[in-house]
Amino acid sequence: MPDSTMPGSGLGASPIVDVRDLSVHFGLRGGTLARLFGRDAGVVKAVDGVNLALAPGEVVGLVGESGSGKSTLGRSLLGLAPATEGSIKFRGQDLASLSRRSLRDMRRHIQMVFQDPSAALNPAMTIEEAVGDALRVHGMRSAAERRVKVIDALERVGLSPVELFLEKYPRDLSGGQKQRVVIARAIITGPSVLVADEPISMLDMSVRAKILQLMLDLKKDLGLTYVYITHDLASAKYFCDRIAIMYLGRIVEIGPTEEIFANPRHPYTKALLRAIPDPDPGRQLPRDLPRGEVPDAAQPPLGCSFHPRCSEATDICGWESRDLRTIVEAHWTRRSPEEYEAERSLVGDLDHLERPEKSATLGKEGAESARAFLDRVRSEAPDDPMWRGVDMIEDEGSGVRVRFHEGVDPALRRSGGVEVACVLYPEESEA
Ligand SMILES: Nc1ncnc2c1ncn2[C@@H]1O[C@H](COP(=O)(O)OP(=O)(O)OP(=O)(O)O)[C@@H](O)[C@H]1O
Repeated sequence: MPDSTMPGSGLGASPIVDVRDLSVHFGLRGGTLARLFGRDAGVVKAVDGVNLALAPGEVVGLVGESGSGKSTLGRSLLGLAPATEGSIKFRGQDLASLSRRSLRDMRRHIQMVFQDPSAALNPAMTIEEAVGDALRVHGMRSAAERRVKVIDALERVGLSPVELFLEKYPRDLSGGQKQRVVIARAIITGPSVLVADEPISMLDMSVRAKILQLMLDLKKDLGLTYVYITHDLASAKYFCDRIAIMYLGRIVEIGPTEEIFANPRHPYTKALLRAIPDPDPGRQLPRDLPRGEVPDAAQPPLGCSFHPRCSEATDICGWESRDLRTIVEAHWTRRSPEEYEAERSLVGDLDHLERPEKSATLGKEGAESARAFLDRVRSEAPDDPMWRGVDMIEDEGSGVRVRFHEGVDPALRRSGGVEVACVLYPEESEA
């Protein structure tokens, strides 16, 4: 295992949080829909073999599109999403070894700030009650003692004069003020780690930078360590010391923020960077996220999970039957209804390609017509990286069998100042 995810962290001997080979899987119930689509009840590998060590005082960003596993990883640090495999240690202590009660005590030290402050606050509680509640849960009985701490926390998050806020309800506050209350509630137990899950994404543009600045000030004053979860690389650039790019449950690139921005390696990182809106409207840069959608996490692609969307994919990235289906279906969207019907009768339906296989059969009117069909598909999209993955096309039965090159599922490995999981970056020698 690489000495994971440390580059640029300045990590000394003891990380404050140490995640090792962590997987968090969710079982899918085989409901009516799953049966209708012929799907087995499987598992979603929301987090799949992640290593992440946090140095005290650093800010690590978890960045990726929806469904990449950021929130599940963040929640697992608080014991809210139990590990299927691997371990999470807080100051050397394995969360899995803690009793329920000790886990609750431990949550004083690792707190979470959520995306939607309105949903995070109980509308029936005053601000004083909401912020002080965490102390009550952790055994502080005296209301007077709690009040002193609440006042201090509200002052720290900039809600002053405090007297104006204590008796108010969440509905009386703006979005930014509510998020300050949520942050006050998170810091009141004296935590050392805050997991902030999209803490600014639901706020007005005008207050976003202020909330991030507040969090940076609190980090300095209180010696906090942050995990910052976001799909927004621009805010991560401003806020984070290190960035981990996640895709389908894995970290595909991690390193110091500066290095990730100056010299992105993984094609997914490059695509995310290209998608950052440019403040200069005169500059015409491509803004699209990678082609296609994030695949179903319950049936991830073979090889590198990103390969179906990757413009730089090579022959060994894990091409398979579903990729052939995608390219054929894209071809059919460009045909007239008559052409589509004619081709469809040549190759039959494609449902059998939905099962991930390293080879795929196609055609029902003979090998010659199947090859001619594939030639037409190819001539329309000759640069599609999938063709690099085709090893050979053999005659078989009433059509052909397309065989793909053996694929590789790349592990994270060191490349310059970062770690990256991509076959384009082979292992560096230790020299
Ligand atoms: N409790 C659960 N039961 C089943 N599947 C889950 C559960 N929680 C998350 N998942 C699945 O795990 C995968 C990762 O989800 P997660 O919310 O961690 O991703 P994310 O990157 O935080 O996405 P978002 O930005 O949309 O919150 C998704 O496919 C999601 O559907």
